[in-house]
Amino acid sequence: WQRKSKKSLGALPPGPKPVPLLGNILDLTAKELWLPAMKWAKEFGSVTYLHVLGQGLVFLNSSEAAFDLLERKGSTYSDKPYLVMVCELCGCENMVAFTPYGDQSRRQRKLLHRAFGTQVIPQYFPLIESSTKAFLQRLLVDSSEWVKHTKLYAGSLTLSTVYGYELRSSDDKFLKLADECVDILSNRIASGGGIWPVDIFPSLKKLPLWAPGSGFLHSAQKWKRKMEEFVDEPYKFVKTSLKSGTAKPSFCSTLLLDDEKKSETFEFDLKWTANSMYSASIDTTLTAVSHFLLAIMQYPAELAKAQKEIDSVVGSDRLPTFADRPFLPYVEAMYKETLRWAAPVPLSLPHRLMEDDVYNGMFIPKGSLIFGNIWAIVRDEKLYPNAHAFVPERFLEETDDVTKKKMDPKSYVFGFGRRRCPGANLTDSSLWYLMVCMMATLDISKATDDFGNLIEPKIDFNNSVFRIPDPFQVDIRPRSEQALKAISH
Ligand code: HEM
Repeated sequence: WQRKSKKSLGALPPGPKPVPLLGNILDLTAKELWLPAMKWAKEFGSVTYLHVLGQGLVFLNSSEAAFDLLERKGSTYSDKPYLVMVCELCGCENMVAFTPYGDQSRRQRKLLHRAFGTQVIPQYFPLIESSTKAFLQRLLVDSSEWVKHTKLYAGSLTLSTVYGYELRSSDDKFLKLADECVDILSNRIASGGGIWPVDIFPSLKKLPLWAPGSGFLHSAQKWKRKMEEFVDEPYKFVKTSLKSGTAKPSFCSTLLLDDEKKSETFEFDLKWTANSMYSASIDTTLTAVSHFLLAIMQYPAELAKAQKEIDSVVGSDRLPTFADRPFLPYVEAMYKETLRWAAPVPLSLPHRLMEDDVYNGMFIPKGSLIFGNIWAIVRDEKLYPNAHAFVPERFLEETDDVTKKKMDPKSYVFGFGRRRCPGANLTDSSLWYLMVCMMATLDISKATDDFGNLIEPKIDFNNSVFRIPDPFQVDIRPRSEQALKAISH
């Protein structure tokens, strides 16, 4: 393998030294890949190149590189890799995050825009408010189950908005299905970038099921059945409830009842798009909430400042509302800093480059997988001094509009360009509201053991795509009698 390719176009971007043939396979870890990716960013600059058996992997390590390529050259940087294992053998090819750039992805994005475009979001405010209240009530009953409650909150919000399905408990069949399938997707099927030996040697898919080494085919059959159930069952629920006249207004029911002429692919697109929204919302929300709790446990003074602001604007006998948002600048800064500090999807999701390209004299070959290195951007010391610390004040400093926009983590943590997260607008309301209500009503601190000693949270990451910390203990209790009343009413 040569670091110089298509000599007339320029050299490949720099990167860690590959071994012959296998390339950088040993440099790629399934666990916390964003840490080595950050090391390469520091060593090699704004673009890093690696390869695995000739498959190019490009990491864009600065906001400039990510915007220059993924946004400005979006027409060639928005495809998705066709991964034999993920797409074909496990049946995920129609999930929004895997559909190739073209007609199908445009149709899906159009539907997503109808569901979660900026102007639609206020319609969800009442639902966000009631889901948040239910979450707070459950927390007060048993705060040790905060992970379960957070998943229930995120799942119920999307199940209601997308399918009109009311989720009542953590034992719900759809929530369990989502839990299992999202885990299979991110920790098994798509772990380590989703590249399996069969992606490099597609003829492996023809291995007979009895042959040694065919274990991946058995797993794929099992996972595919689960994925089909995950996509079909909630959709069937909408259709049945429409027939029986019990359907609640939702993304699916509204579009199914819409008089507009439907294309042949309409129902197929709707079913897969709906599932993609549902599956993408749970672990991302859990990651953000986990880091919010960790931040507060480690930085109690910041919680106190936010509570002081909330008390003076909202008072203590009601929950905050969306109308309070413009008057809570410190809370806004806490929210932004949480997104930056958490970086829930630290290497974004890979895009596939459709044409050879040259960037700042570096040759980037067609077919390369492009990773927006969100982690390197939100930990960039030039952009965010003392980047590893949780400092909401960084967003309150007087600065010009260009710098403000450049610093806004919402410009990065949802990815880039034409594949940017379609749930960003919903999250911007739902996560903000969840955080402000938690701060308004709860005291959150490190847990203590039976002898009153503080328990330091043990933070470990074992998910390949999302930066979800393993569950940890936290002390959560109501701030006051009034808070308890506001939550219970
Ligand atoms: C804290 C919350 C969230 C974060 C940080 C987040 C982040 C991301 C990122 C980084 C991507 C990859 C974008 C790219 O390829 O450039 C993505 C894709 C996606 N997200 Fe989110 N997300 C969040 C919540 C949600 C929610 C609530 C939904 C649905 C309601 C959602 C739906 C999706 C979908 C469908 C995609 C695939 C888009 C495509 O490939 O065209 N996300 N998200």
